Amino acid sequence: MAPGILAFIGGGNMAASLIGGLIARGMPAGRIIVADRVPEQLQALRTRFGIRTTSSNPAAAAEADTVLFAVKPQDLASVSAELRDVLARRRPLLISIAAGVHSRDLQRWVGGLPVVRCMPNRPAMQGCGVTGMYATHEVAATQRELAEQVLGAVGTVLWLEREEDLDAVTAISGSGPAYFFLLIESLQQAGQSLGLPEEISRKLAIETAYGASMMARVARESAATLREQVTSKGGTTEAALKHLEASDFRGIMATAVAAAARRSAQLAEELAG
Ligand SMILES: NC(=O)C1=CN([C@@H]2O[C@H](COP(=O)(O)OP(=O)(O)OC[C@H]3O[C@@H](n4cnc5c(N)ncnc54)[C@H](OP(=O)(O)O)[C@@H]3O)[C@@H](O)[C@H]2O)C=CC1
Ligand SMILES: O=C(O)[C@@H]1CCC=N1
Repeated sequence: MAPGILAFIGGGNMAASLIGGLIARGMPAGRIIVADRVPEQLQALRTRFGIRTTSSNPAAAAEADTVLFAVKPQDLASVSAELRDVLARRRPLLISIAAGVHSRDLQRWVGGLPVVRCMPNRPAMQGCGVTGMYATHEVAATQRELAEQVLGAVGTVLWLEREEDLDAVTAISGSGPAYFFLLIESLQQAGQSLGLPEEISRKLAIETAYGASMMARVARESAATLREQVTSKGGTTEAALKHLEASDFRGIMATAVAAAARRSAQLAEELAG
């Protein structure tokens, strides 16, 4: 992989997931530098990954070939303003993972540099993330490749033609791990309510989620067919699915995902400034 020096601005949850995935896949720790305003956060990253850290955003950007913005959407404008001069001199590739910040706003804040806006997700930590990516017109082919190398090292990369599709990507796969975690939590609790010991119920829920996901990933059949194959006529699965359908499980999911997509679009409006 050849992204040169990769600087993370913001060293929180998502930065840690990407760094963990990159290092596990062979990126030398010495090529990663993280800037964050929380000293304990930096200490934890140093201890965990052996990477370099700094409390100065400009110092990290000054030596970077690729700068990856991993602060909260609400912090991106001020961080960009702080880095504007150093970025103008250094002209690195900029990658933003901030939900709901439009590339045209980020470009305005940083002074028109090429930006790849993307939406990864936390399973990047295990190398099985998925990232929707959008490149602004100014991004050169070599820079697209560079961005793809960084995010591709931690999972599947899907390029989007239309930036507005990132709202839906955020709602499906950016936030998506949380939906699955809720399902795992709910299954575990249901098992405990039926009298299973906590640890047994937890393992059953997790391994079932893992197995189902693995199957869906490799099977030729659709998820609907796989579901039908588990559902014996007059059997136990049918009894459960009847309840889920009667409670409009699909409608609930559609409404929830639409709310996330709406929030992504709303953030862009709020932060356009
Ligand atoms: N979490 C997820 O699953 C995903 C998150 N994202 C996106 O990734 C970005 C980061 O999210 P996440 O990792 O969850 O957030 P976190 O709050 O965990 O991490 C952000 C870090 O940046 C620090 N920070 C804030 N302002 C500055 C600053 N001016 N200079 C240096 N560091 C600063 C924060 O410090 P402090 O705590 O003091 O604010 C915090 O340590 C967001 O934009 C989010 O939309 C995208 C995909 C998935
Ligand atoms: O909840 C959020 O806003 C971020 C973006 C996707 C996942 N976490």
